[in-house]
Amino acid sequence: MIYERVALIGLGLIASSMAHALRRDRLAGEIVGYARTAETRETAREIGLCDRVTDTAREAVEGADLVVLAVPVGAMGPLAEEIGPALRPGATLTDVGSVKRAVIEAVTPHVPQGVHFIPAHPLAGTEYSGPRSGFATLFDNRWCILVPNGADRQAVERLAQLWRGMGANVDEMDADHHDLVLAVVSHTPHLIAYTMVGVADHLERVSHGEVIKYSASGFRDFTRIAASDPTMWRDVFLTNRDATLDILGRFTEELFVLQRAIRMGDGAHLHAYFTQTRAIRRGIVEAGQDTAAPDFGRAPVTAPG
Ligand SMILES: NC(=O)c1ccc[n+]([C@@H]2O[C@H](COP(=O)([O-])OP(=O)(O)OC[C@H]3O[C@@H](n4cnc5c(N)ncnc54)[C@H](O)[C@@H]3O)[C@@H](O)[C@H]2O)c1
Ligand SMILES: O=C(O)C(=O)C[C@]1(C(=O)O)C=C[C@@H](O)C=C1
Repeated sequence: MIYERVALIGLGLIASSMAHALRRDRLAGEIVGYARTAETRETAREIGLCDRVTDTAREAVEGADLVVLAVPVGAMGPLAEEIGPALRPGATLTDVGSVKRAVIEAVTPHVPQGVHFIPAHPLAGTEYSGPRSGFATLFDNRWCILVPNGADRQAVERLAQLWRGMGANVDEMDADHHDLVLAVVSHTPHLIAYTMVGVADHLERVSHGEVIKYSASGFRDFTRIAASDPTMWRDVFLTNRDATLDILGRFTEELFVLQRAIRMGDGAHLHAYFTQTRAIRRGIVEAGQDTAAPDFGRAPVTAPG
C-alpha cells in the first residue's frame, strides 16, 4: 500500500481506471470518490467503484493523504478553491489534466501551506468517458509525466511509485515543455481528426451512409479520436492555446507545400516526404510503443531447418 486514503474527484474515464488499477495492485487502503452529478455518484455506488462515494468534494478529501483532481482542465481551479481548506497538512494534491501550465496557474493559489501539489498526466486514454468506462489495464506500459514544479522530492517519489504500481512508466518534465510536446503528439492531432470528420460530415456529394459504409481504417481511426469528450477537448484547446496554435501554424504551412506538390505533379517531393514520415512510425513500433502493431517486421529471421 502506498497511500492510506486516496480521494478521486471526478469519476470519469481516468479516475475510474485509477480506481480499478489501485484495487488490482492494492495500492490504497481506502478509495473515496466524489462526482459532481448525483447520477454519476449513483452509478459509482451501484458498480462499487470506490469504497465510499461522498456527496461533496470537501467530504471526499478530508483525511486523504492523496487527492486526485480528475475533471476537465477548466474545472480544476474552482474545484481546488472548494477543497483547499479541507486538505490535510502533509497530503499530496495531484491532477491528471492534459495541459499542465494552465492547471498549475489555476490550482496553486488554492493549495494550503504544507500540502504537496504535484501535477501529473497519464498518456493513456480512450474515446469513452464516465464512471463505467474505466479499466484496470489502461495505464499498463504507458507513460505518466510528472511536473514536480519544485515540490518535495520524497512526495514526488511516492507519487511516482504509485503510477509505477498502476503499470505506468514515469518521466518528469517542465510544464511548458510538457504542453509543447503534447501539442505535437496529442492536441493538434486531435484537432486534425475533429476537422477531417467534420469535412466528411459537411460534404454534400458524398452521403453519410457512404462515409460510414466505406470508411477505410485510416478514417475509422480519425472517427474514434473525434468521438472523444467535447468538454475535455474544448478545455484542452482553450488552455493550451499558444502551443497548439504554434504547431497548427507549422501544420498548415507543410500542408500547403504538399497541396502544391500534388497540384504540380511533384512525385519526388511527395515520395521523399512520405519516406521521412514512415521512419517516425517505424521508430515508434521498434521502441515497442505501439503494442497493437503486428511484429512481422521485427521478428528475427532464422533460416529454416
Ligand atoms: N480521456 C483521455 O484520453 C485522457 C487522458 C489523460 C488525461 N485526461 C485528462 O483527465 C481529466 C479527466 O478526463 P476523463 O477522460 O476522465 O473525463 P470524463 O469526461 O470521463 O470524466 C470527467 C469527470 O469530471 C466531472 N466534471 C466535469 N465538469 C466538472 C466540474 N465543473 N466540476 C466537477 N466535476 C466535473 C464529470 O462529471 C466527470 O465525472 C481531464 O482533465 C483530461 O484532460 C484525459
Ligand atoms: O487513445 C486515445 O483515445 C487518446 O486520445 C489518449 C490521449 C492521446 O494519446 O492523445 C488523449 C489525451 C490525453 O491527455 C492523453 C492521451
